[in-house]
Amino acid sequence: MTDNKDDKTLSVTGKKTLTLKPSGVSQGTVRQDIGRGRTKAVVVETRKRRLTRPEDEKASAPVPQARPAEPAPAAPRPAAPAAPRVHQPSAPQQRPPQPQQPVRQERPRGAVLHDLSAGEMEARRRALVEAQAREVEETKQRAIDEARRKAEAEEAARRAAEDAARRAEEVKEEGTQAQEVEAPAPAAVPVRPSEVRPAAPRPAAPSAPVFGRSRKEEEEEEERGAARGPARGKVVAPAPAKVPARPKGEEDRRRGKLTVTTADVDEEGAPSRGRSLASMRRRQEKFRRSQMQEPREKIVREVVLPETITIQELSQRMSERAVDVIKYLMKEGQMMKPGDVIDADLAEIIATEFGHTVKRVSESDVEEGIFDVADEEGELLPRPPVVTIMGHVDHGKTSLLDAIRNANVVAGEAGGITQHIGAYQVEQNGQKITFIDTPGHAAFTAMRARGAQATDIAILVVAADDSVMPQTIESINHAKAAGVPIIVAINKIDKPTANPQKVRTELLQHEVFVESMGGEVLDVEVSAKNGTNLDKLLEAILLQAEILDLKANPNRTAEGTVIEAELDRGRGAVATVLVQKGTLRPGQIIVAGDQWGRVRALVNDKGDHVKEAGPAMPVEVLGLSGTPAAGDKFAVVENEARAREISEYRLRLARDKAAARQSGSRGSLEQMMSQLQTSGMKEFPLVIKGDVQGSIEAIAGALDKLGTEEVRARIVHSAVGGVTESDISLAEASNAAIIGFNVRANTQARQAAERGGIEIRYYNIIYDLVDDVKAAMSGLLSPERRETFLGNAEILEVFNITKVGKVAGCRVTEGKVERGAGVRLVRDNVVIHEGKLKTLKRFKDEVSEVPVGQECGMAFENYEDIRAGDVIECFRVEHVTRTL
Ligand SMILES: Nc1nc2c(ncn2[C@@H]2O[C@H](COP(=O)(O)OP(=O)(O)OP(=O)(O)O)[C@@H](O)[C@H]2O)c(=O)[nH]1
Repeated sequence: MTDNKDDKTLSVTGKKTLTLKPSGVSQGTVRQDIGRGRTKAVVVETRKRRLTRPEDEKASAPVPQARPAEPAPAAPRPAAPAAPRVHQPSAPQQRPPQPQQPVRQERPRGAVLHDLSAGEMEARRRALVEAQAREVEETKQRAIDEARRKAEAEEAARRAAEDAARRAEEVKEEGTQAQEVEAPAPAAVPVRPSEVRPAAPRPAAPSAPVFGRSRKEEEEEEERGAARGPARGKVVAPAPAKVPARPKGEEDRRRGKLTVTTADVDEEGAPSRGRSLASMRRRQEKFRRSQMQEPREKIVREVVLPETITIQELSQRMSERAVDVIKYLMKEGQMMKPGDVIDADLAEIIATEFGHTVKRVSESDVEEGIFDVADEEGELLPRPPVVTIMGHVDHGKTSLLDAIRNANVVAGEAGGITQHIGAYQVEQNGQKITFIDTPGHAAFTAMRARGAQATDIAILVVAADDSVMPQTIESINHAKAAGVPIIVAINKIDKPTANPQKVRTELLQHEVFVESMGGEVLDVEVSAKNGTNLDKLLEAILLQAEILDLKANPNRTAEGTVIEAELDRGRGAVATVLVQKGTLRPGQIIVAGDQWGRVRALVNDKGDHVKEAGPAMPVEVLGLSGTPAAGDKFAVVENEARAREISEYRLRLARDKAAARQSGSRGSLEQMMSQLQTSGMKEFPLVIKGDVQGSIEAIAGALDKLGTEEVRARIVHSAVGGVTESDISLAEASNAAIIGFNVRANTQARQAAERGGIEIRYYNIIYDLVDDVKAAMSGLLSPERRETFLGNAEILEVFNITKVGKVAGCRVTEGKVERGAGVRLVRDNVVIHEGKLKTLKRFKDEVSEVPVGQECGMAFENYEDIRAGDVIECFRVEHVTRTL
């Protein structure tokens, strides 16, 4: 209890005193009698009633410009509750702050307008403005609806006749078109009222009324939706327009097919905020045309059709929507997706149905303009030479490749690591030379057999301490068959026994005339071991390149050859390619063999990522779908569809080739001869392998005599020994036939021949061979002798059995051995004897055949010179009459 001197104490009753305080709070003290003449002072506080509203205090900002508040004659609609009237003190800022006092809110009952504070007035005014805006909006809406209804009625009347005709057809389709297809359907496309209604401040342009719907219409539509049930689940809003000409059932069915979202966007794809009638009409007309496919309004295109095409690609070529093509196919009972591949016949039907003409192109046309595209002379610029190193085993090919690379790495970029990517580039006197990193003529010819001529110059390595060996000769023949110039590297000159002059003389016998012997072939004495004369060799290469005048156009799309490819665990398919024309860049789409892909990255021989690879540059390409084969050609194509088309074409080609192999070999003598006659070839290439040099020379002489002015045999390669894999690839690359005279092909060669569809023709009598060639050349083909290999058995031991003679204890190593079939005794790939079996036994029983892996006893009819280690080849012979 306080006793303040300033307090004014009033006597209210005789007993009570009220003390007043000067502030807004009145305080008084009432004295109360508590008996026995004693009183007690009770302090009484009377406060002035005060209401505050937090937002009023906060909202010190002026009220936005608006119409002045008008006294509302009546209460606003119940939907818009009036703002609560709030009593505000007229001058709250003059009151001292009362932080301890709780803020109380109270709405005085029965307050009249002139009693309201400024805040209350403002709130009421706002409510009124809002209510009026709503009313204005609804009035506008009603006017818009009316305009739309009129327009729709006109539109509907116009279309009534067309719809009637279409309705009959669609009723027929009913049930088959159960799938939802995303398509705009103007009559059925609903418009979201919320989206089409113009915003309140935006006046509706009278010349371009916008669509919208009244609540009544929405309700009607909802009723219809309820009747239709959940089938309309995808329709986001009911249809705005009632088309009287279209029956309700049909309308519903049409809507059921739609996902409708297109209605909510304008033609540019932006959300539609009120589409004009004209725009809607345009869309309707467009859709109707696409549905009716009126030929009179179509642009007729000539659609180029390959053997197969995807629906997407066909649609693009016709400039039609894929969805329309799919709808058409659905109508025909075929459910397809845009990515599905269809054949040219079906594509032609579709294109014709859509009113276009077609141009069927042959399969190979898909590659037209992609590979072997010629350049104008003026576009060509000098390019580095591409070099392959060949030679006999152990003459130092790998050592020489390594020596050149290492010398260059050391000289060029100190510490640089050159990675093996199948090829590398070195620099000599500022000029680049590309080396293919796979030594040997086999790889060279294998690539050539696939149609790729990647090499410009062949380096023939011959060891100076050795002489010209069988693979040296093979290399010479392979290079000559490819028309590639040779540079001789006489290696190992550091050796005391080295005799380079002997090598030069020996080369003469194989028609390799080196410069020092009066010829034109460049030769360099080198030592791969010591690095002697490597620069001279590089200079010789540059000189030869200059003579060849190697050029390419770097400013075009890239083309080239795959050198090697592998599947890398981390990087996926990695192909080392040699760019031969143009410039390859990341991001481009390439086709390589039957693989394709977008170039993800290019990595050079130093392991660096590069932005481009020009002519004669080897690079690793990342991003292919799979691994192409060495020798496959690659090229950049314009798009994925084209890439897919080419890769599919190539896969089919490979399948056809495999199928063709089943029916006959392309490398048979007869085929070669018939090809010769039809193509007007002047030379007939042959690979001849014989048991002795004498028989090869005899065959070559006999064939030479057969030559006429029109045609003559050309021996691409001949050598003593069995037929090897390298012979097969040479025959494949040179389109040559293989003749084995008293020799056989080893297993690898036989398998390669099967893979490549090359027939190896075996003879043991020269006159038979010559007769065959003669008959073929004169057009009188003898019956084709088709030999089928059955199996091989190796002789493990030879037993001499009394009264029976020599019996071979064998194991079947390949295929099977059959009694009654032909057999050959082969020693070191040379045929020793050909005849028939006298006996074929398993243990003590005579059997008709013995499969691979089993042991058996065999004896020849009238022949006993058999040895352990010999191979018995079993075969069957058929004679097929030739028909041309
Ligand atoms: N003294 C000497 N030895 C050499 C020279 N070049 C290579 N050699 C040796 O000859 C042997 C064969 O060398 P390679 O480089 O493997 O020969 P290659 O022709 O690649 O052999 P293959 O790969 O088997 O065909 C190795 O022992 C080398 O060290 C040389 O210039 N001088």
